[in-house]
Amino acid sequence: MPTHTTTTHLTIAFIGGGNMANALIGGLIAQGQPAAQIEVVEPWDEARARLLQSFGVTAQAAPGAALARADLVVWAVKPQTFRDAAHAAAPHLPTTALHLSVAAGIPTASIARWLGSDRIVRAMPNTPALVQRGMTGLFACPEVDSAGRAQVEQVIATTGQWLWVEAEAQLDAVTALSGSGPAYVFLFLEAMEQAGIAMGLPATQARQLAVATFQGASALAAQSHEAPEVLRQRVTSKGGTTHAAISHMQAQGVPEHFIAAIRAAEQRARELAQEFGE
Ligand SMILES: NC(=O)C1=CN([C@@H]2O[C@H](COP(=O)(O)OP(=O)(O)OC[C@H]3O[C@@H](n4cnc5c(N)ncnc54)[C@H](OP(=O)(O)O)[C@@H]3O)[C@@H](O)[C@H]2O)C=CC1
Ligand SMILES: O=C(O)[C@@H]1CCC=N1
Repeated sequence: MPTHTTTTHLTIAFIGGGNMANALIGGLIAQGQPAAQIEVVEPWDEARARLLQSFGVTAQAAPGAALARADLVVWAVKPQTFRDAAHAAAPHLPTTALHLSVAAGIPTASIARWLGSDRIVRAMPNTPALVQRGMTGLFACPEVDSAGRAQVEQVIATTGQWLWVEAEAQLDAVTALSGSGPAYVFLFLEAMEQAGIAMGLPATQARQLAVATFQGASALAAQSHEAPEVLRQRVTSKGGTTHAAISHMQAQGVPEHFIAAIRAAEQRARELAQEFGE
């Protein structure tokens, strides 16, 4: 899968100019998308100021006539505010626009009902998109043709890798694995740093050791043909230090708890659909 490509400068409207919109806009600008061909609706003054300062993008506080030229509309609002945002923006959007939602949980059926359009792709990106190392899961409604999929890929490619899932329900699994996943990694990094400090290392060294270990192990797993289980066994010398740590984790049920935690995220994605998809 390629990790970047050349954009053909669609006019892209973002509804919501928060964290995820900033990650996508940053990637687009870095790949040559003109700021003048990005429209943003963002009610929060400070967020609009950040977009102008970071990317030279002038955002509007409310939907208006500028949205009429959008080829692609990226929905980057919270699931809780999606329906209200859709009702406010829909009258200003061209009926021909392709819609790309990054909202967790909210199904295409709800979005289609709110917008009166079936040309919808759902994406579940993650925050490493900010450094062009993102991972995104994509699902397209049957009404989206190959040209529409290619337009979405042009945008998502500016943030890193992507894959398409066959069934919309699988996006909840993507959300739980890679959408929320960076937070799991950061939690592990926090714990490793704390352990390093407790064992007498300076905080900066503890963090460097932890972050470099995640980077190196991830790179090894990405390049290796072996399963993570085999790579783990190669680190685990008989009667050695790794065995002591892994045995402790297994005795405490860490793998089972970790899997249960990810399933809780998947369940929350389903709940978001029920709570905010009506
Ligand atoms: N953060 C992440 O790691 C990921 C997030 N997502 C999804 O991305 C979406 C956005 O998340 P995130 O960027 O973190 O959230 P943010 O809160 O950072 O951004 C959402 C922005 O939308 C603004 N907003 C609220 N109402 C409207 C409206 N009616 N019209 C336009 N803008 C509005 C909010 O303003 P205000 O604060 O004033 O309400 C806020 O600035 C969510 O649906 C989330 O599920 C997906 C993958 C990863
Ligand atoms: O926590 C959330 O709901 C969003 C979706 C995935 C990452 N952040």
